[in-house]
Amino acid sequence: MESTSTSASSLFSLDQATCSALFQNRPHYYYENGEIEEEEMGDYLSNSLLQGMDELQRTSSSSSSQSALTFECGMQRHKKPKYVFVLVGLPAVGKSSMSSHLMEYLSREQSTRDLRCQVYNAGKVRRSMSFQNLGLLSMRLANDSSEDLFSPKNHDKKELYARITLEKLLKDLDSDICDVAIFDATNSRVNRRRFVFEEICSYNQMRNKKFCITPVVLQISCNDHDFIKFNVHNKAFNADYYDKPYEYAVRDFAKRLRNYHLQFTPFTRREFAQLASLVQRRGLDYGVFCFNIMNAGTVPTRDDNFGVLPVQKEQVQTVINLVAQFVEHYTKLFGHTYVDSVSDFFSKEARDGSQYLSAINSVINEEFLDELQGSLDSNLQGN
Ligand SMILES: Nc1ncnc2c1ncn2[C@@H]1O[C@H](COP(=O)(O)OP(=O)(O)O)[C@@H](O)[C@H]1O
Ligand SMILES: O=P(O)(O)OC[C@H]1O[C@@](CO)(OP(=O)(O)O)[C@@H](O)[C@@H]1O
Repeated sequence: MESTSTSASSLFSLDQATCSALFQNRPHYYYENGEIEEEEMGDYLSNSLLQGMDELQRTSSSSSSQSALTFECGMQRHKKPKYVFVLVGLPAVGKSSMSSHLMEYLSREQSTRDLRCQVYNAGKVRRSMSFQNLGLLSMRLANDSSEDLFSPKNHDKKELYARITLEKLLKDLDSDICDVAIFDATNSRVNRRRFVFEEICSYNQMRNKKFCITPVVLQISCNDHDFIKFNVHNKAFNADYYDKPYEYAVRDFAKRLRNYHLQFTPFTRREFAQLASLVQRRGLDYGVFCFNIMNAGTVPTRDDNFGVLPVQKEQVQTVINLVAQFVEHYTKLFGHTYVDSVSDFFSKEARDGSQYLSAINSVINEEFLDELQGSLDSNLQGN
């Protein structure tokens, strides 16, 4: 992919290359892209990024009282800020649960309570489209292991749902139905994430738009074995498995996990630097951020949270500082209820005689979990 390098002065000169792939209806263009070139990183990481982090860390959440809805950002005065949270995380790590929590948190805080937040879930789009097109039969087919939607070799089929979800999200931001949009998908691959950022940059570069979008990556991960088992147990009751026996659902979801682990590349600081550099080269200055939550917030991730503040930073800073608080105190704010539910589940299973645990343990066992970890390790090495 040729990323267009634009200076602030050429901000408004949209050409063919910078025009959105979604608007051009080219959903698959990013599959053909090679990995991002090393030179794209430049010295962004050491300069702007660290400067941004420093500023972010120095600022308290109560430092700004200006309303998020009146902020003028970057080079483009009069544009209102909007936020896109790009979730990254394997299935069943808690992305949807934490999306609800983030919305609840922002709605409770005075400076963000007027922001309209919405989740755009690619899985929901997949399920509803399966129903709409072919009814229940299709729903069954879509989840039939023989169809293997989640196999790495079929990933382009799945991309369609992600593209439709992202398109709807951008449309709602643009129509001013929503201020904070959470793109809830696994976003497992580097090329997908790059595509999402390209779309956001393309939007931000359109001179006739009233809004500017600040992208925020929120990576959610989970390597606690009890958490994983509990989450898979709960997934066995979700809409994908409404008509399936429990054991079948657990096995099928385990297969999905195996497939996802073969293709998932964790979001790293290096990738952040590449995307931040892309944003900068497109002449945009609306900020870009990355946060991590691990094991429901029980593992500190402070060193993995970073960002670049825009020039006109006050409003973005207010929202981002709240997000930083949310991430840092997630366990205390929301995660503790979940952590208690996990231990209740295991004690109840032990006390009352295992209703579910034997099925879970026979599939999600140490051998299986080691295999998943092995896949992740080799993806990281190959990256
Ligand atoms: N942080 C959390 N808070 C509450 N429940 C959680 C949390 N993380 C995981 N769960 C439980 O695990 C299940 C799977 O989590 P979910 O949020 O659907 O994961 P994902 O969106 O990553 O696939 C949920 O149905 C819920 O029961
Ligand atoms: O396309 P990606 O990024 O994998 O994300 C969407 C997929 O994630 C899943 C992973 O299980 O989400 P969800 O659990 O929210 O339903 C699938 O349902 C969905 O098709």
